[in-house]
Amino acid sequence: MDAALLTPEEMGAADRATIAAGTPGILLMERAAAAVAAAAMRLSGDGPIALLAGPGNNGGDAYAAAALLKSAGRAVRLFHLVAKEGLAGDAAIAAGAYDGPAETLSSFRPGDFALVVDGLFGAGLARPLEGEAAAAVDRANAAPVKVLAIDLPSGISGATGAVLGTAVKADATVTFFRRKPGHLLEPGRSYCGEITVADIGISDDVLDTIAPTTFEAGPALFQGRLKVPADAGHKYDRGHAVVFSGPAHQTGAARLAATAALRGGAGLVTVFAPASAVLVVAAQLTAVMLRRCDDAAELRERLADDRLNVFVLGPGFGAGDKARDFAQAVLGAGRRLVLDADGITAFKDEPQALFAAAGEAARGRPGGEPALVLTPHAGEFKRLFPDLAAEDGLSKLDLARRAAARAGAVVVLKGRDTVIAAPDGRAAINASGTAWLATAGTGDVLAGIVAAQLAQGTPSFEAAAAGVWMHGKAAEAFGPGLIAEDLPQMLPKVFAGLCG
Ligand SMILES: NC(=O)C1=CN([C@@H]2O[C@H](COP(=O)(O)OP(=O)(O)OC[C@H]3O[C@@H](n4cnc5c(N)ncnc54)[C@H](OP(=O)(O)O)[C@@H]3O)[C@@H](O)[C@H]2O)[C@@H](O)CC1
Ligand SMILES: Nc1ncnc2c1ncn2[C@@H]1O[C@H](COP(=O)(O)OP(=O)(O)O)[C@@H](O)[C@H]1O
Ligand SMILES: [K+]
Repeated sequence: MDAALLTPEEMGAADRATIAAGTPGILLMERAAAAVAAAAMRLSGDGPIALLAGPGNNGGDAYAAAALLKSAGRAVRLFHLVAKEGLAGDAAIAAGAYDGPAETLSSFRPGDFALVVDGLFGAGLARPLEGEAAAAVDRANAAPVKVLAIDLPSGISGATGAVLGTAVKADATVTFFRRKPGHLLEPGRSYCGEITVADIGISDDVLDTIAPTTFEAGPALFQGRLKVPADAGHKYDRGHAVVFSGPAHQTGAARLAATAALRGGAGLVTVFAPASAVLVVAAQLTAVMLRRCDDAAELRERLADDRLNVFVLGPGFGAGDKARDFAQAVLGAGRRLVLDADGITAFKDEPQALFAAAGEAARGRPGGEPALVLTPHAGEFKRLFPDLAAEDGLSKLDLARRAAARAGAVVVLKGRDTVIAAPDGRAAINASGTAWLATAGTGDVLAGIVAAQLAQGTPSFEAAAAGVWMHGKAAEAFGPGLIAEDLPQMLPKVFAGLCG
């Protein structure tokens, strides 16, 4: 459960369960404030600190942190949206215990401070910021002052990462117990700065009843499910992945995916190419094997070899009838399929046919495990799920979850904040990677890395989450200037970090 991300509602439930088990809420607030005060000391040097306090418990944290900073001898000034008398519960207790002056938010001038601590709104943000709160946030953002956000930058939805009205651009954020989806989803992630998760004494046991369904994609989520070579293993134990190549003038994408599948850990990888492309592909492959495969009839013959357990279709393939026929043949044979790029576009006029084939294939698999992994970027997603993409107010998490349920597939909705969702409602958000991934062909590499995890027998959701995370880690390991070809070569470093 280390990978769990909690929605504001789930965090509220964790809070209530902890209080019901005997820890007073004010104690949780004091521990939260201690973590905030420690971060504030670190960020402010010796300079003066402004604390902005909102009307709820986020404001209570600000009052409690102000008290700690003041008693540590720091110059602090507190600015409130609502006077002390207007506060309730733990926030009122914390405000009562603060013996310094409190000024109105309208008198807050960020230029007077080395650090602003934002305690306006956290988990309880319920509507767009406006009026005095919005004006104070805009003033802080316009000034060259460091900002530390308590729990979430005010204005960022913890559930979706959306900006409601306006939002604090923080240099650092201290949150409590577990991160929230809004810390990892854009634009929220870009507003958080460096995120610290403070232990405030909430026990992990509360997660047993909360049963979170959203996770960060990372080793804590998939490590137990990821397959690594057994000591006395055979290459066939690690699966045989097939990547379909497009026509002679369009083979690069398939080669990228195939190399990535091999480096990603598949025991064997074969490119299936049309006769016209075989010589072109052959000239550029070594460990990756090659076979001719011209049409669906030939593919069905090849599918008789049940060691071919995973297929990648889409990169450079062409988005016509052939793509649809091949995808249906693979799913019809009960094999797992990573459908990317042209393979996704090919179904834009009849997505239902794809979803029906995916559903049928999943029903034939142990536990109804999804056979299909879809890896769309936002444009491809819109082609398959136009109604979802057009619906207002859906977060990237909502989009991927609804698409996965409809398609009976694991959906990997790509971008800086790639979301991986399964039909059973689980979802993961990835935070690895760099902006250098925004370059041609990196999506083809991702399809290959995901296929490699599937080939080795990792369950589809974990395989997709692991593949996305590794892809990002490979980009981090290479650093600036990467092109798609550089990613597969970095995978040994990623495995070294994972497997020791
Ligand atoms: N969970 C835990 O374990 C712990 C939680 N802790 C802390 O508690 C925080 C959550 O506290 P919270 O629930 O009181 O919510 P919070 O973010 O202060 O805001 C709610 C208030 O804002 C108001 N309001 C909302 N939107 C508004 C807007 N746009 N413009 C104006 N007003 C608006 C809303 O008013 P209403 O909607 O009722 O009219 C209500 O009065 C959490 O982020 C963390 O910092 C810690 O102490 C440690 C333990
Ligand atoms: N700014 C970014 N930060 C991190 N990752 C990114 C960014 N932009 C794109 N990516 C990642 O790069 C890959 C691009 O895939 P895709 O759009 O399919 O490109 P292509 O079709 O050229 O291969 C995806 O894995 C995506 O998540
Ligand atoms: K805040």
